Amino acid sequence: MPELVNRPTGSAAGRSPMGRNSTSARFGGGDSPNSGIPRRLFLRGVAAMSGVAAAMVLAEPALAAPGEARRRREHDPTLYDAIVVGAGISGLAAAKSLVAAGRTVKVLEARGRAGGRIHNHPTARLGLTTDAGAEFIGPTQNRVDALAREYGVEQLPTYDDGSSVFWNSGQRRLFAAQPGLPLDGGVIAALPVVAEIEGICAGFPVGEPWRHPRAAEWDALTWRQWVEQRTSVATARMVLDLAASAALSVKGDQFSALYMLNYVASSTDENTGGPSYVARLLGTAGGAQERVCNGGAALIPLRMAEALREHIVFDAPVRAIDQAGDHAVVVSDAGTFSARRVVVAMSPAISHRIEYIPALPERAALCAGYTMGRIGKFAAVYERPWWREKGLSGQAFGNATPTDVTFENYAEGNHILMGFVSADEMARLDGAPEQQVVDECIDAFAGYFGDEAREYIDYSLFRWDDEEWSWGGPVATSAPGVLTTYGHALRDPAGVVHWAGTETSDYWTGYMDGAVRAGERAAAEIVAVSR
Ligand SMILES: Cc1cc2nc3c(=O)[nH]c(=O)nc-3n(C[C@H](O)[C@H](O)[C@H](O)COP(=O)(O)OP(=O)(O)OC[C@H]3O[C@@H](n4cnc5c(N)ncnc54)[C@H](O)[C@@H]3O)c2cc1C
Ligand SMILES: [Mg+2]
Repeated sequence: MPELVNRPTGSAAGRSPMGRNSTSARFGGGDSPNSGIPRRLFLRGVAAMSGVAAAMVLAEPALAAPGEARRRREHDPTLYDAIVVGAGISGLAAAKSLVAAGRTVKVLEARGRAGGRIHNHPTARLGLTTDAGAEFIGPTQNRVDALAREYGVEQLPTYDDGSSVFWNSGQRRLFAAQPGLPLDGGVIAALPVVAEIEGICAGFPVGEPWRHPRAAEWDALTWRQWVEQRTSVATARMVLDLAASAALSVKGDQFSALYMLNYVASSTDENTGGPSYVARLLGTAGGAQERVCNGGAALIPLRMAEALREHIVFDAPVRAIDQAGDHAVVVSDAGTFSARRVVVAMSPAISHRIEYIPALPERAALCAGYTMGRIGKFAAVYERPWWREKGLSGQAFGNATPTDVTFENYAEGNHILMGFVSADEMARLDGAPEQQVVDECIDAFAGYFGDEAREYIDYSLFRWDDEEWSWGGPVATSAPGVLTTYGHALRDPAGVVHWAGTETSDYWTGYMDGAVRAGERAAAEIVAVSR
């Protein structure tokens, strides 16, 4: 019998189809055949009815393939206070707050695991834990820090001793790991631009960039155009482009300058202020890369999920949210659930794969203007920290390919060099054989640190672009014009639907900390309207 419900694909939502590799299949949703009545039409039919009536149709075994029918019969008759869509750290933070406030909560997660963009991925041979996604925590990231402490996740300093490598088109330069870059030549020309950024950040309407007096001017430009208006020195332009792509994993010609200025301004805590926003964003000690989690950052969401386990339904991709008066019906592959309020806790770049009934045109337009960065993470394992023996920190920053930013990592007695595969380079390698990506990353490491890089004993590679429920990382950026036109739809609730996910945060947007803040804020909105 043909499957009744088509699953939305990447191409249906305007993105090139994702590789159907084993990874995306393992994380849910990859096994549904595509045939039968288009899902959209089917849901429209469902939408015409509401609540239990819709669920009865969904439960009709004669309409569905056996497996589908079995799952859909599981209509949950409870009217929850809140349903949280997504068990990334933002959704988990929302659920935790709502449960603490005495609300009844269900969390629906597409994958078979919690954590979303925070994920422990084992190395290929030894199965060592590596942070495939989020890894670092820094000063003023107080909300994620509080969770790490609450769940007993130890934070260790990022290895920071010795010299770091600055790579500019084949030229290798060493510099002290702190304070930053070799301050000579073209890099100096970037300093007045950095000073201007600092000045802008100091009075910035963080989280509401559309309120800045020059919002229209800056949102009309890409980051690269904004920089090019300020310096004609090639190295300065390169460094400022690279700083942005190191943080966002998107090249500077693909997102709004206003977005970037808000992102930099958000890199501090509302209570703390900050002498240097740029240093806080890009730095190790004193900056966002100051600490790593012993055992992987994923321990935080995994332990949160463990504490919430009775509330979470895994393998439950949400397909539609039907607002019927004062409540919503949430249609997922694991059944249909009803709630007074819904938190959609994911990036705007993927939240509109869900069908909203009635439609939310403003929010849809906002989401259409957001794109996930392209990113992968590569880690090579060594028996000895040979770079330390050469006086090197293991940190590199530059325009070599395919990895442009590296750090030393450590796992279970083994020494690791980690490199981000960013932006266009990751896009180029999304579908490449794994060994090719490994070889290219190792070549880059050898250029940065020496030929000892070739003696790796193990590795891990994780390609976020190929993830069915992420579509890339670390964060989604907005194209020019989007924030000034539709920015309000980022957080304004739409009926009973509230928005979380790191992209909706004021402070530390793009980071774990911002994700936690956003989840807690969405929960507070719901508690405030449902006392
Ligand atoms: C390579 C990489 C490196 C990073 N480095 C750092 C770092 O060092 N420090 C830092 O602070 N941050 C870092 N980040 C960013 C950080 O991971 C994110 O900011 C944060 O994890 C986002 O959390 P979230 O809950 O908002 O979104 P997500 O983690 O994306 O959570 C969304 C959840 O929703 C689920 N979902 C999606 N669609 C549906 C659906 N239709 N139905 C049900 N569920 C659905 C997803 O499976 C996912 O679990 C990095 C990210 C990446 C990818
Ligand atoms: Mg989440």
